[in-house]
Amino acid sequence: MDSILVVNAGSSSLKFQLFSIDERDTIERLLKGQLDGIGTRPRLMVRDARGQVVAEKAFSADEVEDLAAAQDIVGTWLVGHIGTPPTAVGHRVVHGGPLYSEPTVVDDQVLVTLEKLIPLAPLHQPNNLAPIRSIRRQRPDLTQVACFDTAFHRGHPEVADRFAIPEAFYREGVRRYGFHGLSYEYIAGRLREVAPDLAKGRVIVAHLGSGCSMCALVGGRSVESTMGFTALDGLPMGTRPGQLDAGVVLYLLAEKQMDVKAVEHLLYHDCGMKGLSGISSDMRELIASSDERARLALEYFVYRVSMAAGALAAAMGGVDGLVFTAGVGENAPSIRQAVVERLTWLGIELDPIANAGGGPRISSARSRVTVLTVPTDEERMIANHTLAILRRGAC
Ligand SMILES: Nc1ncnc2c1ncn2[C@@H]1O[C@H](COP(=O)(O)OP(=O)(O)O)[C@@H](O)[C@H]1O
Ligand SMILES: CC(=O)OP(=O)(O)O
Ligand SMILES: [Mg+2]
Repeated sequence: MDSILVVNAGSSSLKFQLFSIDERDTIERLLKGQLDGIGTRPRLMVRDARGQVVAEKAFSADEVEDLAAAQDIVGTWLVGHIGTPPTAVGHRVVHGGPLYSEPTVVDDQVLVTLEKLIPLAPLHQPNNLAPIRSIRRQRPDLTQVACFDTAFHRGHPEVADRFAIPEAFYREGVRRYGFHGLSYEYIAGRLREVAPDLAKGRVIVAHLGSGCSMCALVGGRSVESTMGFTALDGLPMGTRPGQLDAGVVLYLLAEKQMDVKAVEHLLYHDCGMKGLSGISSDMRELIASSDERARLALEYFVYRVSMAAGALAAAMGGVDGLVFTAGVGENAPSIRQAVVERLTWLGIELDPIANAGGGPRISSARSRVTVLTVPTDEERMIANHTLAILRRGAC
């Protein structure tokens, strides 16, 4: 039996899925697992095709303090539990730079190019490339496919792809790439299935997880995103600040005499919800907390998400739908409610009971804009791309 293993290293989690491929190229999930809460409350959870738990283990924050530790644990588990090796492995790679606008079979040359992008995604790219490299060492013959977070956004109009800086920087690749593209591509596909009319219209997708961004979809294509050159821009996140006056960075370097590495560490690891609250990067802890600082962090988050929704609606000249997805978007009704309450001016009205129940439709019958929760599945998107590459014989 042919199968595809998918590996997705995010900022707070390592997710994986194993899919079988039948003779008609139908993809069926065999295993779905994740080690999430890395550095805060790590927990490994793996389910089989029927949703039965096949592995569950909690770790202390010290035992799994980073992605490398998570990779060791997940790698060992997979080697012990997958009988036959997969036919191919698909990987989420966060940055594809100006060169990659399609999923790509990884060879040594591709790896070298992707390694050059590590400075543009230091929180993700090393973790995305490490398993590729280690599988390549052990099984150089195995097809590995890199699927990029940036690829889905590469068709943005030029005005959305630019910063207002001299053109020479644009030509060397300083562009507003946008990220979470695999998630948005999956959601665009799901909308065509579950809400075909809406899928043809103007939809804002809010991918609110540990990393957060929002995307404007017109007819299922990305036209604008809140993230830019790196995954630091846009919305506040678990440990990243989101949109930040560039003058703050100059101040840290010049006045605080921080070196570049210290500023990079601050911006990727100690800002966002963690920096603002001083309590945690994990939304569950902030929502459960009665601390005033947690309340401020949540208020800031909601304020920024609703402002971004306004900006994306303006980019599209209006909005027909709003979709919540990813860890927070799918699981936190209180955050969804607070965001929607700030968007009544757009003609959005929530159905509080549907929202508490998780949807999928959480807007009222009167709402001019349809609001949905749609669970994302970056791994399935990667499996689809990997299968397409296998079938094209591109490897
Ligand atoms: N029930 C929940 N309520 C609120 N937040 C949640 C819930 N479940 C998960 N989250 C939040 O989702 C975030 C992780 O989202 P996820 O999309 O898995 O992240 P990533 O893939 O970027 O690592 C964490 O901040 C976590 O607290
Ligand atoms: C790009 C990004 O922020 O990814 P994640 O949400 O997985 O951290
Ligand atoms: Mg993620």
